Amino acid sequence: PAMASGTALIYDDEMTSYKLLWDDPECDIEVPERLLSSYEQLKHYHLVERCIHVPVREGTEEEIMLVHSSEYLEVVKSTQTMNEEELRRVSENYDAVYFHPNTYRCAKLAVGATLQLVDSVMSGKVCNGMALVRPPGHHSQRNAANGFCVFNNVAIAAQYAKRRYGLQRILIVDWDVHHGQGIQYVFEEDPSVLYYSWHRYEHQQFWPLLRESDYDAVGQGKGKGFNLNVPWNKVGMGNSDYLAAFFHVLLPVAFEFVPELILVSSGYDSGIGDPEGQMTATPECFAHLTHFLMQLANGRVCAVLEGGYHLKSLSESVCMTVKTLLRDPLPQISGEMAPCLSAVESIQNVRAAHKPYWKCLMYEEATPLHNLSTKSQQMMEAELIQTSTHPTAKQVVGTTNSDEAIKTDRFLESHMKKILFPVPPVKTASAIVSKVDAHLLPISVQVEMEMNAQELKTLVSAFDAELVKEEKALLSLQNVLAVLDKILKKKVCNGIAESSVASVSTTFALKHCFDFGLQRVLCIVVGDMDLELDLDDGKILLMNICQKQQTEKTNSKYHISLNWKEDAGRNNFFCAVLGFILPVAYSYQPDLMIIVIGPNRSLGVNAISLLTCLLQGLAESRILVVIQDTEIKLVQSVAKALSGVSTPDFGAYAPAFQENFLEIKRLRDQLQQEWKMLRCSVKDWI
Ligand SMILES: CC(O)(O)NCCCCNCCCN
Ligand SMILES: [Zn+2]
Repeated sequence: PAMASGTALIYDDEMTSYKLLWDDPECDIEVPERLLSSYEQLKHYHLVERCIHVPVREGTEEEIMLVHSSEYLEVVKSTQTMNEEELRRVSENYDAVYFHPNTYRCAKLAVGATLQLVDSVMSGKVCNGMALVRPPGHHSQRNAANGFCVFNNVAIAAQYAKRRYGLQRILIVDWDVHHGQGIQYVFEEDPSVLYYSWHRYEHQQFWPLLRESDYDAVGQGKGKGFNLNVPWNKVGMGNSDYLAAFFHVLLPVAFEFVPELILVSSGYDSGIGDPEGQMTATPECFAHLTHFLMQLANGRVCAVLEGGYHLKSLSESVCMTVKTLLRDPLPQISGEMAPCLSAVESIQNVRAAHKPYWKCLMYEEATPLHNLSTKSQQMMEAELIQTSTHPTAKQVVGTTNSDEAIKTDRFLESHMKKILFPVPPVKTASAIVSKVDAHLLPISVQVEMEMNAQELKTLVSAFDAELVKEEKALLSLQNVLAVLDKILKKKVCNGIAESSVASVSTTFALKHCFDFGLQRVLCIVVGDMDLELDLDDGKILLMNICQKQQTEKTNSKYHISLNWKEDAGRNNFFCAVLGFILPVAYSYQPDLMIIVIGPNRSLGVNAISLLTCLLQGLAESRILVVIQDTEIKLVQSVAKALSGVSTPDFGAYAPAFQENFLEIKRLRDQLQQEWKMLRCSVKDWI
C-alpha cells in the first residue's frame, strides 16, 4: 500500500505560558525554554518550513476522561483560579508536580496537539509527525498528576485511536529515561496496546522507585506479554546499549506484533548531558531509533515530547528525530559499538521474561539471571569503571552544576558539526535498469544516463580488462560503476544497477570504492555467487545469505555465510536481519553497503526490501544494490525501499523455523566477541 508523505509538526508557544512559581529543586528543571529552544533549533536547521504545520486544539473533557477520572479533571480545572498558596497545596498532593494558573489550559493543549497529530497521520494527511508539547504525560495516572505530568497525552492518544479508528494493535515506545508507569497502568491488561519502555532504574533506587518498573512486569491477565520494561541498572548507557535493546528486544517483538500505529513517548532526558538521566547517547542515536520505528505500521509514527532537561541536548535530539521523520539520510552513529555488561544483563532478563509470549523469543534461554554470580558482578563493576561507551561520557555525563552543563554544550557543538555536515542533501536513488522502463519505478528514482564511453574506458582500463570481453558485460559493468560513482560523489544517496555479470561488477565496484578512499564496505550477497575477494584486511565484510551449506568456507570475522531457507510467503527473515545482520553491520560501521542479488536467491522480495530498508541507518544511507536477473517486482520493491517511498508490506509475521533460530544462535556465539552488538546474553561473557 502506498504510504502517505509529509511530516507534521505540531507546536504552539502558548504551551510555554506556565512555569514554577516557587522554589522546588525537584521541579525547577521543567521550564518553558524546553519548547522554545527546541523550536528555535528546528528553525535553525530549516526543518520547520519542511514540515506540514498542523494547529493545536484543546483536548475535550470527554477525551481527557478516556484515561482520567472526572474528579481528577475537576481538581486540575480548579487550579486555574487558585493563588500561589493554593497552587502549592494542590501540588503537594502529588509526587514531583507543580501547578500554575495556566497549567490546565496548557495540559488541554498538550492533549489536543497529540490528538491532532494522530488525526493527521490516520487520515493520511501526513505520514508521520512530532508534537512538541508540555506538560509531558507518561507519568500521570487516572487520579493523579506525577513527575511534571498532568494529563497522559500518549495514553489518551492510544485510547482515542482505538475508539475513533478501530485500531487493534498500537505500539507505544517510551524512550524517555524515566519509566512511564502511568501508561503501563492504563494498558497492562490490554493486549491491543504494546508498551515498551526503558528507564534508569538502578535496582529500584531511581525515581519513581517502583518494583513494577522492573523487567518482570510483563503485563497482567490478557495483557501478559504486552508490557516490556528494560531497566538500566547503571548510568552512562549510550548509543550501543540503546541500539542493542532495539535489535534484541523491541524490534523482533514489534515486527511480530505488526502494529497499525506507533506512538512515541519521546523523552530526551535519555540523551547525553541530561541531569536526570546521566546517560551518554548522542543526538544522532534518536535518528536511528526513529528510523527503525518508521519501518513499522507503514511508517505511521507519532512522536510526542515527554522529558528532556538539558536544553542543547534536548534541542539537537528533537532535530535529529524530525530530520529522520522527513526521510533525510541518517548520520553515522558515533561511539564504540559495544553494549556494556549491565545493559546486556537487562536485555537478557527482559528477553527471558517474555519468552513465553513471543515466538521470536521461544528459543531463548529460559532463566533470567536475577543476580549474576559474584564473579560477574565484580567483572561488571570493573568493566564499567574502566570503560564507558563514550570516552567523553566521563566529562559530559549530566550533572546539575552548570559548568558540567556548559561542557556538554561545547561537546555537542563540535559533535553536531561532525555528524551533520557530511549528510548528502540528495535522497533519490538512481537506477540503471535497462530492461525495466523508468516509469515502472517510483518517481523519486532517476534513471541515469550511462557513463560516457571514455570515462568508462579509463575506469575499466584501471582493472584487468580481459575479464570483460563481450559487449553485454561491458554495458552492465558500466551500469554498476556509473551508479556507484554518483553515490561516492554524494550526488545521490543510493542506487540500483542491473548487471548480467553481478560478481565481476561487484569486484570492480569494490575496487572503485577503495580507489575512492573508502575504508570499510559491507557486501551482502543474496543467493549463490562466488566472489574472489581479499577478505583479510577488514576493508570488506562479506555476508553471504545462501541456501546451500557452505562446506569449504568456515566463518571468519570478515566472511560470514548465513544459510537461510525462506519458504514461499513465510517471511521469517526478521530474526536474521534484526538479531544478526543489523548488529553485525552496526558493529562494523561501513562507509558504504553493496547488496548483490544473485541467481537462485533464497530470499523473497519482501525480505530483500526489509533488509534494504533497515540497513539505511548505516553509511549515511549509502547503498548500492546490484541485481543480476532483473525481475520487475524485485526492482520496484527495492527502488521503493531505497527512495523511502514506502515500507514494503512485510506480510504476516511467520516465526523462523527452529533450525533458523539455532543457526543465528550458533553464529552469534561464534562471532559475538568480534561483533559486540551481537551480545544479548551475559553467559558467554564470564
Ligand atoms: C516527563 C519526565 O519523565 O521527564 N518526568 C520526570 C520527572 C522526574 C521527577 N524527579 C523526582 C526526583 C525525586 N527525588
Ligand atoms: Zn523523563
